[in-house]
Amino acid sequence: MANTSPLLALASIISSGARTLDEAYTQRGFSFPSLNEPFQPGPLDNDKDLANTTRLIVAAAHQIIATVRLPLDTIQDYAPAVYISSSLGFVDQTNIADVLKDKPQGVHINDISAKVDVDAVKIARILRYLATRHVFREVTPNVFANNRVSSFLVKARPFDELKPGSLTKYNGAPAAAFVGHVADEVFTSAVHIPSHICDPKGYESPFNMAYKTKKAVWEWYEEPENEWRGRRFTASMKGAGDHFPPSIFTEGFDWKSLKEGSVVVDVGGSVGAVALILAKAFPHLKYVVEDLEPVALDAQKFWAIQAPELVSSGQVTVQAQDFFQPQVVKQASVYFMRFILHDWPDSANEKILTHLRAAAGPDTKLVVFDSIMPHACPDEAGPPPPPFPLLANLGLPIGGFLTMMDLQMLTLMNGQERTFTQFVELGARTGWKFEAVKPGILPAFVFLPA
Ligand SMILES: C[S@@+](CC[C@H](N)C(=O)[O-])C[C@H]1O[C@@H](n2cnc3c(N)ncnc32)[C@H](O)[C@@H]1O
Repeated sequence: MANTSPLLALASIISSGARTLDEAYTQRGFSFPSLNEPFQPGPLDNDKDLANTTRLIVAAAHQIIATVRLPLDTIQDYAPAVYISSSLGFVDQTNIADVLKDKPQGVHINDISAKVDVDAVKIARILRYLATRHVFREVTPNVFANNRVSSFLVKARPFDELKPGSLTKYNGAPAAAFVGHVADEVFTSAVHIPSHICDPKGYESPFNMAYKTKKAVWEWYEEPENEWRGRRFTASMKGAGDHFPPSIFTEGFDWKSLKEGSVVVDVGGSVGAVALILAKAFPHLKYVVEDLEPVALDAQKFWAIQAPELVSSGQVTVQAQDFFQPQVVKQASVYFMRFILHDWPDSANEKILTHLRAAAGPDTKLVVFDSIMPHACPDEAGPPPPPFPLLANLGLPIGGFLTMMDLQMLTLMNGQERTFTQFVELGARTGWKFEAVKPGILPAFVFLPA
């Protein structure tokens, strides 16, 4: 391999991967989906092997651009990436993807302007910036349509209900909710990352610095004027959850081994999306979904729609519980958490885990679903190396996502994605002994009382 040209090796990953995708679709009698058409669910969307091929192509394509392009051009592309967030934020705020919904022939900027009440020429400039980056399509001059990517910005509510500050605007539209969240409070806060690291001036996170508040982002969401942002965050978390196959949760721990009626607590569970998966797969267990009070109210509504029978039968309970206070459900069989520890710095996690440890019985297990941060270089403890010359963390599709999440955690809460060793050490400091980890796209750590 050492004698192979990295450029040719990258080109080969892309061309052989593209052939694999094309053949797989052709064999099924389909064409590979067009970027120009709005997204439609396809028969191979969830094919694991093809997902792996896609990741390799994306990693190689990103690396080949950095390899062949003049370095100055790469820097000049990256530094103004802020315009991606701000353009997406504008589109989200004005609901332009919703205006373009079901209009494959496209809509002229004057007609978009009449509908969303902002300057037509500025709409064109933003949409052209995005269309040049494959979000939206400029069909004819100044006429824009949704494409495969911008379809994900379309919300689920009728256009007339998408008013600013609406509490339901993002219901059922997790990708739009994520865009709105990132382009708003995350974007405003991320500007302060350098100051936070170099001179935090007593603020806990870039978010605290940006909004000049000592409140955690969750408490800030509880303020009446931010309630809609809190709802938006909850909608985006629901999407983050849907992204993962249920087997991660059903197979991450041996739930079948628990006795009939054993209590499983979803700590900081938001609406309880993971508990719902488990409750359907393991009806012999009882579930408690816990979160802060306003979120617990949302969770009650979620269960009333999704599975009212599980609540009325007592199999599922939804309750308010602050995880920085003593845990009210004592000696549960399992306390589990998804995407909680990465939200917080070590000092806060030590408090959360210590409260759970105090509530635990001798046979209680702690199950933590959280990502493991891989290094960008080869690492003996890491996963098997990808094909030469890809980065050990696979660059954009895996390392790119995890490092983005890491900075997202830093920005909002001074949280962090952790390495395997950091998880084990965190457990050890709070009375939890590491037992096992099930690797995968979202690893499951199992701990026992030490
Ligand atoms: C990143 S979300 C994860 C939600 C859920 N576990 C999931 O994976 O869908 C973090 C959750 O922690 C909750 N949270 C934040 N502070 C909390 C606290 N002090 N006590 C309980 N829950 C809290 C938030 O309301 C939010 O629902």
